[in-house]
Amino acid sequence: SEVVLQSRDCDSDWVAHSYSSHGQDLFYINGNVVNKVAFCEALQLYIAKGCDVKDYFGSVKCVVDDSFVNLPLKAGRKLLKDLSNESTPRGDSNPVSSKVVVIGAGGALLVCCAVLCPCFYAKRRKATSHAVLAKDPNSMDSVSSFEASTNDKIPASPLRVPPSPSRFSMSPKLTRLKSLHLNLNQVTRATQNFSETLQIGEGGFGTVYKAKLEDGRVVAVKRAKKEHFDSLRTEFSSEIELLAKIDHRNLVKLLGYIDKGNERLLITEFVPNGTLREHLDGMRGKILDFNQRLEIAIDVAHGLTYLHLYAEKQIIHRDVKSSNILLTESMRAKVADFGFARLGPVNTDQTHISTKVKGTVGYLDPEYMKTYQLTPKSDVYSFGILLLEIVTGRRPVELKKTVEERVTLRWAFRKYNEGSVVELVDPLMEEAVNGDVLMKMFDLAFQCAAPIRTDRPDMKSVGEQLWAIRADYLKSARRE
Ligand SMILES: Nc1ncnc2c1ncn2[C@@H]1O[C@H](COP(=O)(O)OP(=O)(O)OP(=O)(O)O)[C@@H](O)[C@H]1O
Repeated sequence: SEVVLQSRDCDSDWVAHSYSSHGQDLFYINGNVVNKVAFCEALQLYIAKGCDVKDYFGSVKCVVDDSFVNLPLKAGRKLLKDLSNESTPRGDSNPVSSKVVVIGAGGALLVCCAVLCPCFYAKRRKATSHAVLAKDPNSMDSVSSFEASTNDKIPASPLRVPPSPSRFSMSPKLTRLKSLHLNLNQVTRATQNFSETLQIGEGGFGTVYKAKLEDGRVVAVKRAKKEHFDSLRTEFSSEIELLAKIDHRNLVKLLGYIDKGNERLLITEFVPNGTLREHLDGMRGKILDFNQRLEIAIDVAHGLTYLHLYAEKQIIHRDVKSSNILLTESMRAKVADFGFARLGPVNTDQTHISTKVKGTVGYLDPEYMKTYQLTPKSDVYSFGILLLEIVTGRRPVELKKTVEERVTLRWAFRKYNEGSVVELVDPLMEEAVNGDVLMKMFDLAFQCAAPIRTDRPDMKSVGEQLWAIRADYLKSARRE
């Protein structure tokens, strides 16, 4: 479900408010979930301190109490501390989910530093970085993903060739793509008028249907929710332009697009075996064995390498996560959901593009969140988090776990430094995996999720390293 997160900092404290499309509100002070009264009191304290939050949280409708505004600052600081200590753990087990959203620039930075940047160095695990990690009191209970506003332009370049209008124009009629010529009537028929029985999934932007075309081909149809039409026009157009150019076995193929009247539909290759997340959750029958997990990781690395290096223009996916990895019957992985994808820098002297922060909490590159500078290394970061997920089975943020275990990256890094990698392996996977192989996997995951992008390998090297790890694994499995 879609979650919106607003966040504001004042001195060294921060408050945040998230609400989902299901109408659920959550309030946070310094990373802890609190009730609305406590949240409103903290806001008043902010106002008393001269921090500008009134407009920002107008939507929460806190009643401002004048006597509170006159509170001495020292007392206020103590109160803020008390408020955040009275945190109420969330009862539900909702995984950290979903897409994107809106956060103030200051907030983005804070959430990043407080939550997603355990200060470690990927290559060498040092006692000092370990200590910082262990000491870090912040725990991210929050649920959302976000979008931080800044200049959202790809710098203009004389080298950029505009896409061919015949292939990519957003005409109100059927946009013809090479592979499929469909009109709205045909798609309506193929989905039995968007019948609930053919629904296969629901994402932040719309519902996905399985459809059988007249020629017998089975496809997936993503139908945008009407309430998202305005924001979707750009999301959809970006997905189309990028997907249409792509043909790789580890990337979901776009077959067609319809933008007509009240409908916005994407028709893609149907990938029949669910998402990686569903498999990790044991919702798809047999639990993935280690070799399958390695192959899935290699497939994803190949798909991303293609986007970063070999596509006609460099493409940054921006939303690499386990629910965007679809599996075939033979357990090959395909990266899906290019709704956030962006073209990378187009000039050779450009290192990054400046853009809004988009993605999913837990997978978001902290450097990108701080600087708004997007590079392919942001996908590498998300891939590192995904790799941890693949081996541990855990989501990037596990709301049900204790504070020490909640952020998978931090938990895994601590265990890794303690030499307890075996404890990190998904308990559902019964196989005993060679310790050296596990160390190499975690080493690679931490390298990818290094806080500074220059410390991360590129996707091509990641694929090569995974390939070598797989060779080691097969050798070790033969020995046993
Ligand atoms: N090409 C496809 N083939 C088979 N199933 C698909 C396909 N595309 C999507 N699905 C199914 O539909 C679900 C919803 O997909 P969608 O991309 O809309 O949302 P999401 O990625 O889960 O969420 P969000 O887009 O909000 O991050 C997926 O989880 C998957 O189960």
